[in-house]
Amino acid sequence: MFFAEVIVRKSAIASLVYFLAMVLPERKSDPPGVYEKPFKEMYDYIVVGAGSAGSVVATRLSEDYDTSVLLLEAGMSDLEPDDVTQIPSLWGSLIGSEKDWGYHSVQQKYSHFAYENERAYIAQGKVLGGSSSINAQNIVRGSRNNYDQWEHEGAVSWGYDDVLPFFRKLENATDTSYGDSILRGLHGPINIKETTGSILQSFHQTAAKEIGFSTVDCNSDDPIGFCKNQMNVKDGKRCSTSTCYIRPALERHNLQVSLRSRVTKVLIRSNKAVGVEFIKDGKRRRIFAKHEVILSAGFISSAQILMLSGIGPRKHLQQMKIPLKVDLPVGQNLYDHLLFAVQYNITAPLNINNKKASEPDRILEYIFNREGKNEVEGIILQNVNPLYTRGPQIELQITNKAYEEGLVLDPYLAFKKEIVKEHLKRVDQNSFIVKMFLLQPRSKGHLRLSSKSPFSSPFIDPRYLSHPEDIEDFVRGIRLMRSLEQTKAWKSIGATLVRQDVPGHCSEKKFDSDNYWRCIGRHFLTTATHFIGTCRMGSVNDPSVVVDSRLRVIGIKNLRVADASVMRYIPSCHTNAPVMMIGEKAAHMIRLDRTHRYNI
Ligand SMILES: Cc1cc2nc3c(=O)[nH]c(=O)nc-3n(C[C@H](O)[C@H](O)[C@H](O)COP(=O)(O)OP(=O)(O)OC[C@H]3O[C@@H](n4cnc5c(N)ncnc54)[C@H](O)[C@@H]3O)c2cc1C
Repeated sequence: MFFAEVIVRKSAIASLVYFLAMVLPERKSDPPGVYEKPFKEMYDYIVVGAGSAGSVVATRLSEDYDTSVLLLEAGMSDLEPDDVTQIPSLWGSLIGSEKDWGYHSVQQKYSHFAYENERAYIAQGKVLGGSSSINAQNIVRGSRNNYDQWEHEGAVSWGYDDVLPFFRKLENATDTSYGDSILRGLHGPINIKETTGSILQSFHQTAAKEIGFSTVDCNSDDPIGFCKNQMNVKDGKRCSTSTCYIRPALERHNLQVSLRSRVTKVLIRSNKAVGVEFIKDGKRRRIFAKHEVILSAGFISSAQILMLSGIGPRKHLQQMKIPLKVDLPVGQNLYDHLLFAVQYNITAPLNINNKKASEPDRILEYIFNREGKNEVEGIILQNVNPLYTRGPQIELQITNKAYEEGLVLDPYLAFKKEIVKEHLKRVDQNSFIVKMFLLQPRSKGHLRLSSKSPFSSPFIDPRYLSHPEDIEDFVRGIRLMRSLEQTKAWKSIGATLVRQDVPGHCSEKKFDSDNYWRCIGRHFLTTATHFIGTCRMGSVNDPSVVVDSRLRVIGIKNLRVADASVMRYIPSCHTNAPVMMIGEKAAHMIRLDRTHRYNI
């Protein structure tokens, strides 16, 4: 992206911060040629996709100096042609950029009525670090029950006590108030920073206390309560799996990272994975794996690559005229969190908006101290529905930022144009966004190939709100959020909900009735881009499963999947930390299996 384009795409603040960041001497770039080493014919391991999980797997496997690892990534470096990925608050400007695959769901039947073409925009990182290089950097692990449920249903050794050591291994939580907790890690590559806290944030905290919530560590095993946002940020910059795992390992002689290398299928002989086929610089290549191929291409591509390789539902592959190798339910069990973003106007000028953030002292504060408004502040408040105890059910992320044109949520929240126009009229300069996440959706979707070509986007159908209980969760979430309006803290700043209904979109309903909110939910809820489940793990006797508990594809030797797609259910949290945990645990299992300490 060239500078002029950046100016057009981003808000005034973003452009200014970008410009100043670019002229600072400490700007990082990769050593020339580091991604262009000549290929060998064979490596011990080939990892497909350098995202949240794949970068972790490749980094850990290459810690064994006698093990050769090839990491193939379809996207570019996160530092090229600019390093906007490094500035935490500019994540929104990466959505829709060349570092985003930019998928869409199919038209939704039960939701998205306020969105263009009634479909969800699905951002996914196409860059070193994958979605960890473009995401919003919130770090939340989920609760004990989330993982205990995986184990209870047959995912052996994925209970909370089994996954905890890997959560601890990946993080360094010294920049938080919880460094002395036995649940937290202090020596891992991912630096976790607790946001510093603004005056507005302190009003949110007081309001949360008034409605009966206590401060907790949102990354503990029982995270009901509220906390300051924790983010994967180091020295004011994004700490992705690219910057904090792969880049420090790039000089290893036994690790080769190849960018712009798009894997099209796994090479399988006699039901054994022997290598991969991929396209780089317009040339089709084949490279072989002595031990294993590990697919970490994310919930869309890992499923797509498996199906293109003949591993998938029999009927679907027959329709696609792809010769079947193993009949497995690839692409099923797709789950995602739903997100509702709403605005509160306030009477006091306590929030950040574009104008305030453009003030020179604030920009210099970030440039020189790597602190301040360029980290996303806010608190996270998590609640549970007592009827349903898989884990926290509602998350309110209460920020200090106003929704304005050019702010982070476009095109993520691609409402129909007339709706955006109307909403912008209602929003004051002094305002803040609340994001509500529905953390335990029951609606289940699926993903299917649209053609035999590896370059065609699959059909992605999350079937949002197809389960009737999900919309009731939303109404419960609204009641929780609106109870904050009754607190002294929010009253003292005049927090007033900005209504979203417009003619044709719920304005005919009686305001604040349950039916009004059900309507608003079906029109305005959208993806939180926390997709999981298309290559589900579990017991080999479970017909919904694609990989076993050691992440091995059932019926094919030497092939594993390690990324968001293997999760059984979606945990009650943002998914980046759980995916990195999966990367850590996968690498651990692969290394152990190789030394035959397990009976496999
Ligand atoms: C916009 C956005 C905001 C988010 N915000 C947060 C947040 O604040 N906190 C949080 O916890 N989670 C967040 N998430 C979710 C989280 O980032 C993801 O769940 C997680 O990164 C998924 O990891 P993964 O390894 O499964 O896939 P990815 O990280 O997406 O990695 C897949 C990699 O494979 C590559 N690839 C794909 N196909 C091929 C191919 N054919 N050949 C070679 N390479 C290929 C991709 O380019 C990519 O680099 C967000 C996600 C998005 C998109």
